[in-house]
Amino acid sequence: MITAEHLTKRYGEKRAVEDLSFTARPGVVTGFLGPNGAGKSTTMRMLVGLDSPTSGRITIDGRLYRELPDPLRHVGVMLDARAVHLGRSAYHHLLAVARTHDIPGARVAEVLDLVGLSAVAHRRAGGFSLGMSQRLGVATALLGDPQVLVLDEPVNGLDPDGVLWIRRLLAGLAREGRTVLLSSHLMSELSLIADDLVVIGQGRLLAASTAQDFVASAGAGTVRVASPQSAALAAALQGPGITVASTGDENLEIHGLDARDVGTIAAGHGVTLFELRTHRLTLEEAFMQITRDAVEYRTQQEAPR
Ligand SMILES: Nc1ncnc2c1ncn2[C@@H]1O[C@H](COP(=O)(O)OP(=O)(O)OP(=O)(O)O)[C@@H](O)[C@H]1O
Repeated sequence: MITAEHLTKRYGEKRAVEDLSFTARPGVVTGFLGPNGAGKSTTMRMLVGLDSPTSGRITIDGRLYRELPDPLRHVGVMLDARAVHLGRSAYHHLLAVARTHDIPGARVAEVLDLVGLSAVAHRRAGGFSLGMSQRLGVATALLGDPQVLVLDEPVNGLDPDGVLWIRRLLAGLAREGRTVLLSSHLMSELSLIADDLVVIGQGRLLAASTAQDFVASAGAGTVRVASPQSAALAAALQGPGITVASTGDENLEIHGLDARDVGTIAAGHGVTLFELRTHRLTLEEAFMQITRDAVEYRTQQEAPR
């Protein structure tokens, strides 16, 4: 279990992380999500003692990282997949880590196999693609067979095959009862992998729930209709708590009524419908909605609507 309690980190005037509290439970994959600059890496660095909080704390099974007697066997971490000795082979990189942490050398072949790098084990890590480096980073994190796994942007650089691989690997590790926390700034990546979501923006917690509840809490969805009498229908649908927006010649988007209500009102007014459907928010849309005000840098084209 990973627990952040009122975690705060300031760099001078800059509030990188602000009063952040959340937990990542064992047995599930928790996605740590936020736009660029939201404070994900800073939180992860504090988790492994590479940075100290201004106030609050973040613990692993109730203990600070520095209090763990044998950290590598307790927590596997990948913060920067490129942080390897580029001249070393994957095998020798892993062997060096194993030797300095009292891990049997035989474990190296096991983790190479687990991440699918056995065939290139003796190639220089410096020549690895980003996807291969990510796999090597995951292998390093798994070396101590830890109960807790923390991965910063592990999906970055993986091709669709790689995404499927990491999804299966992490789901399997969680099923064994481990705590798995992985960060991303892309909801599309996490929507396939995470069971729970912790969403942050500008250092603050925006949402913490199961992925399913996250979508539900972002809104009930909208009803979309197409009708040759859209103006008449829009007038008929007016009421408290209802918004109707025209999205094209014949098309309306309605908030505050369900498809059944809209169909019934249309029939009552003799309005012909060509199309009537409910549009539920995808995880991606729910994420965009919830982080809309918390995006630090945005190009003009992407300015919030
Ligand atoms: N050493 C530092 N000194 C000053 N500001 C910092 C430092 N480290 C991070 N920050 C700032 O803190 C904020 C959070 O940064 P952080 O790297 O944790 O975000 P992130 O969510 O990991 O972003 P990304 O998805 O881009 O990696 C940013 O505004 C960043 O500029």
